Order: sequence, then structure tokens, then C-alpha cells
Amino acid sequence: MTQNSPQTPVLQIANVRHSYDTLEVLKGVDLEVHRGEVACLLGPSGCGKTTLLRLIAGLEQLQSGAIRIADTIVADARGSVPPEKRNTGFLFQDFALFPHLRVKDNVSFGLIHQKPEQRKEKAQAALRRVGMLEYADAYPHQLSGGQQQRVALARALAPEPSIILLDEPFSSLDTRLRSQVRDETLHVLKNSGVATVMVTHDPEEAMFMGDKIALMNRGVIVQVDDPVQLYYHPVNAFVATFFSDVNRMEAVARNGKVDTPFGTLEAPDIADETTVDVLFRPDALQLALPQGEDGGVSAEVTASRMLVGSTLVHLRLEYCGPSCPMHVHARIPGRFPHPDGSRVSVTLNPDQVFIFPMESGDLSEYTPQHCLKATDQTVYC
Ligand SMILES: Nc1ncnc2c1ncn2[C@@H]1O[C@H](COP(=O)(O)OP(=O)(O)OP(=O)(O)O)[C@@H](O)[C@H]1O
Repeated sequence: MTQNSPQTPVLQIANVRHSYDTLEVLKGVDLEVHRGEVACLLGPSGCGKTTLLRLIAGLEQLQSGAIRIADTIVADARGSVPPEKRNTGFLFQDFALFPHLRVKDNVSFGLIHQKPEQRKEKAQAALRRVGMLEYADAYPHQLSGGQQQRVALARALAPEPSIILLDEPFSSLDTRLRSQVRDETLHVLKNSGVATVMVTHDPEEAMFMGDKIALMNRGVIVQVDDPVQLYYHPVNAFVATFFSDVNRMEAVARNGKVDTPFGTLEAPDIADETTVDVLFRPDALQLALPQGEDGGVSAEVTASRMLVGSTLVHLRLEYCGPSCPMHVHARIPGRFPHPDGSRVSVTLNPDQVFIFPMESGDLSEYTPQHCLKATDQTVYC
């Protein structure tokens, strides 16, 4: 197949492993990214995101596995194509524009091997794409942080790369500017149709930007999926807890079911007598004023805090059997009208409950239970 086929990934990573001395930081990673797709590498600090990005860019020597960009195997056991010949564009944290060059010269810098007329045209097209053409003669210090970031994006796009690599590109911007710049960046990337790989440690940013998110932990991709699947169908407790605060209960599975204060929940794939974590997000709880036998669990409101667009309500469940006393968080849209000390009836949406066999240690220490089959049929768990 050629790159023109929409089914052919622009980037294909197969069975990539990497160590720094004795520290194994990538333990067999497979990933595909298609034209027009934004893929986010997400995960806790030290899980190997930047190493993977640097291997794609060719800034790190590949030790094991293979990487293909467009029609070319750029790295495998036989050798490696140098970074400048991989047809990739970069945008890193500090977006490092050359301070002594005008905007137009910064953008045409990567087009050095093209004819002057072509350089000018491509630089102008890239600046137009990011809405910065009128600043072509300015110097970087005359621009705001957001404008500089747009110029850096234009510089990365100007050579019409097969793939753009972004490493925490918004982290040096303040919160308000960050959301504006990432929105603009997403539009530019989607309009350009380029394939993108972006490293971030921020789940919300990954959900905002990514068509696909590869969630990594300890050198493996634990789950790769679109944001909705990751949020609503996590493959294990690590994934479920990475995206938001979760409420957690301990229980024991019997006959494919788990008893909780909120009633009996289905757990069909879990063996009898397995101790499980029952996880549910604050937005899986509904609150109402108690009205007779309404099927809810009685709770006392211990505190409520207005957040942006929602309220986090702290609850102490009453009558929760062996689990008592139990403190849970509910997140409700808008304002919560009842004072601390009120009694409410709490119900749980069973579709938003995740039940996993319990593993030892803190939830952040979860090891993946989801196995990946590499292209050589090796299975990594
Ligand atoms: N050049 C290097 N030499 C030795 N160890 C390294 C090197 N680069 C990274 N590491 C280590 O490899 C592991 C993975 O690092 P990497 O930067 O890929 O993780 P990351 O997920 O991008 O983390 P962060 O979000 O903190 O940047 C870390 O333990 C890090 O300390």
C-alpha cells in the first residue's frame, strides 16, 4: 500500500523497546497514527512519553523494534534515517524561535533546500494558515506568547511534513492563554490534515486535543482509544483513576455480582471470592431530597464546593453496611442549593461503575492488565 491509501498509517511504531543503561523505559510499544489524526501520548511523569517522541523524531537512537513514517522505515535493526530526513515537524515546550530573525525568516528556516520563490510562498502559506501573515516582518520579541507559539507552529508546518511532533507545547503559557492557543492549534492541525503526535501529562488536554489517546504507564501503552472509550470503558483501575477523581469501595465478587451500599452490581467476568475495587466517578452519583422509598442511599452533606460549571458535594453515607462510615464525592451540574448538614438520597448510575480485581498498593501503582500484541505476535502485559 502507498501513503495515499487512507487506511495506511502515516506513522507505524512496532515493538519498540528502549533502555537508558539498566533502566528499561519502553517495554514493547506499538502505535499507529493516520493522516489527519491527532494522537496524544499521555501518562504520569517518567512513563516514557518523551523518549517515544524522541525516537520517532530520530533524536534518540532506536535500540529495538521498528518505526515507519509515510513510505519509509526510518529506524529498525538495519539502521536509522537522520532526523532532518524524516519529514517531521517539531514543536517543543519553549517553541524556541530565533530571536535575531524576523517571523518570515524563522518560518522559512526549515525550507533552506528549496528555491527562494518556493521558500517565500510556503512560508507565507504557513503564516496565513495560523493567522500571522501580517506579522511576517516582526521580530519574536515584538509578539505575545500566544503569537510566538503560532509562528512556531507555522515553522513546523511550512515544510509540509508527514507528521508533526509536539512535546508539551502549551506548558509555558498561562492557563487562559493555553486554552485559547490549544484551540487554535487544534483547528490549524485539523485543517492541515497532517498526522500529529503530542506528548502531554494533562488528561483534559489530551481529551481536548486527541482523536486518539495512548495512555502509558511504566513503559507500556496501557490503553489506546478515543477519549470517550478511555473515559467510559477503562481497561483497568489505573486508566479509570487517571482521568478523574474516583470514589472507591472494596467488595467481594460472588456469582458474577458485587454487593454495594447502592445495590447489587453486575461483575460477570470476575471469579468468585475475588476482592474487587468498585470505582465510580463523582458524576455517576445523582442527588435528590429523600422521598420515602426512592431506592437511594441516605447521606449527609458534609460540604459542598462550587467549581467551574459544577459543584463537588462531599457526602457521608448512612446505612452502608460493613462499608460504613463512607465518604464519597458527587459532582452535580451548576449550583447545589442545599446547606451543609442536609440529608439527601444518593443513587448510582450502574453504567458508570468500573469493577476490577484489586491489586496491591496505591491506585497509581496499578500495573496494566491489558495485554498488547506486537506485530511480531509477542504479547506484552
Ligand atoms: N537521557 C537520559 N538518560 C538517562 N535516563 C533518562 C534519559 N532521558 C530520560 N530518562 C529516564 O527515562 C524515564 C522516562 O523518561 P521520559 O522523559 O521519556 O518520560 P516522560 O513520560 O516524558 O516524563 P515527563 O512527563 O516527566 O517528561 C525517566 O525515568 C527518565 O528519568
